[in-house]
Amino acid sequence: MGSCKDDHENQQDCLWVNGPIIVGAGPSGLAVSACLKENGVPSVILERSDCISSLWQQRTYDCLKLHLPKQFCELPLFGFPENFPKYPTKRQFISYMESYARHFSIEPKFKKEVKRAEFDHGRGVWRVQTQDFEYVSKWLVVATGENADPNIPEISGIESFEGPVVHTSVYKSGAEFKQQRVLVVGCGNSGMEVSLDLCRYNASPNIVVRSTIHILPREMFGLSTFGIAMALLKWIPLRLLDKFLLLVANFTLGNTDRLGLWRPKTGPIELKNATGKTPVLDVGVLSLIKSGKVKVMEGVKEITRNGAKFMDGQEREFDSIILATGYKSNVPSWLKASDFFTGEGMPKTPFPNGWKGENGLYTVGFTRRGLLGTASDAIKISRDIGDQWRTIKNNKKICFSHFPLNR
Ligand SMILES: Cc1cc2nc3c(=O)[nH]c(=O)nc-3n(C[C@H](O)[C@H](O)[C@H](O)COP(=O)(O)OP(=O)(O)OC[C@H]3O[C@@H](n4cnc5c(N)ncnc54)[C@H](O)[C@@H]3O)c2cc1C
Ligand SMILES: NC(=O)C1=CN([C@@H]2O[C@H](COP(=O)(O)OP(=O)(O)OC[C@H]3O[C@@H](n4cnc5c(N)ncnc54)[C@H](OP(=O)(O)O)[C@@H]3O)[C@@H](O)[C@H]2O)C=CC1
Ligand SMILES: O=C(O)C(=O)Cc1c[nH]c2ccccc12
Repeated sequence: MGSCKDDHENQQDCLWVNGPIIVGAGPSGLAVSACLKENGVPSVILERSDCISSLWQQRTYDCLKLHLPKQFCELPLFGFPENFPKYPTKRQFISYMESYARHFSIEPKFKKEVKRAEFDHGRGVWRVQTQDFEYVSKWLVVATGENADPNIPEISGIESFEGPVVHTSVYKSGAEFKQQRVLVVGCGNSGMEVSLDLCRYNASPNIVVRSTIHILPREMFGLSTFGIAMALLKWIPLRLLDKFLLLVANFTLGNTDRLGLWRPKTGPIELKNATGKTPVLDVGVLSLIKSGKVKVMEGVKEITRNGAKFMDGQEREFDSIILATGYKSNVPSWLKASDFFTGEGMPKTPFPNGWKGENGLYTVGFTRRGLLGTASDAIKISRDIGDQWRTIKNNKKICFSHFPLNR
């Protein structure tokens, strides 16, 4: 990394990066960095937190396990240890990420939050600003994730609630909610798994299900539902696959409509592909819903001082509220003057072409296809940049250590 400081006073220190700047040291940032290295391309990762894989280390609950089998959650070039179980725990996944970074000698720059990034058309470079430096490179890889920030919806009256209100990104375990009456808002995988965890601590969760939801068993016939879906998709059309999955789900789980969990009209995998909405993969909550230990409530109308009023007219008291309302991308807050992303911070170009923008802009981990999507993006990006890197090196057009950058 060379310095490109000029002689203007009061200007942020500016560093020329040899290779791409990667924003985010989660699985996506690490995977791109590793694949680039394999292609002979160095890179710099800027990470806002103080560790790799901060979502997993700092913003997930203790009982979390991968809900897809490990072979679908591996990053390129370096797999899980063989002794890991089929569904690794959060601790195991983190230790895998740490080994991955060690294996490829990846050393992100921690506590570097990217506040702004913009393409400088005049010089043909990306200018990327953190709190203390400006980093400059020909390439910018966005790896800040689909889950960068919690989604905190406005719910009428919530400010008047006197008990704790926490998002699932700060929920660690039901131990903090023993014996409590808890309102869980949101019924994705987080809301369902947190409700299950709360029951382990004799808490009484009420889960708010405001719209439709697909629940599938995590496994069918002893094989992972996801694995079966991936295999069958090679042979049968998507809609037929969904019909099959729903047939088996109805047979093994029963009719979930009767529990207040209404299924969408569109099938689970078609819906996932079209909108990114992940089906809930049941790891035990459904039997607690059936037994009444977890209560399903229609949408919340209003939160009160000590509870909630629901759309169906019921009113209940609660000790705590957990917002399992999902996450959002933060790209629009820092990536400027680029029309590659939607207002929600997702690439406008649909899968499988959303990994590459213009002027050396790349995105990894924004396909709504979990870690499998990350792995495929990382390979494509590293090949693409690797080709450019070799051409530049061969032509020796740029002297990397003395790039003039006066503003
Ligand atoms: C509870 C939970 C469970 C999941 N389980 C699975 C699963 O089993 N299988 C699966 O395939 N997927 C799963 N996912 C999806 C998840 O998105 C991926 O597992 C994975 O974490 C995505 O990696 P990523 O690197 O793209 O994003 P992240 O892991 O979110 O990493 C992004 C990194 O960017 C950093 N960052 C953000 N903004 C900035 C900024 N402005 N400047 C600098 N750094 C920044 C963040 O601090 C973070 O470290 C799960 C998600 C959640 C929330
Ligand atoms: N074991 C694992 O591997 C796990 C994986 N994950 C993954 O992490 C990602 C994030 O999951 P998750 O955190 O569950 O987020 P999701 O986005 O999947 O779910 C958010 C939920 O909150 C609901 N919601 C949002 N706003 C409101 C509101 N104002 N009032 C009521 N409900 C609301 C949504 O309802 P609606 O659908 O109507 O918008 C939805 O049910 C997913 O990809 C998921 O698969 C999560 C947990 C565990
Ligand atoms: O865990 C997630 O959020 C994922 O995105 C993994 C995933 C990708 N495709 C799916 C289809 C069904 C269930 C989970 C996934």
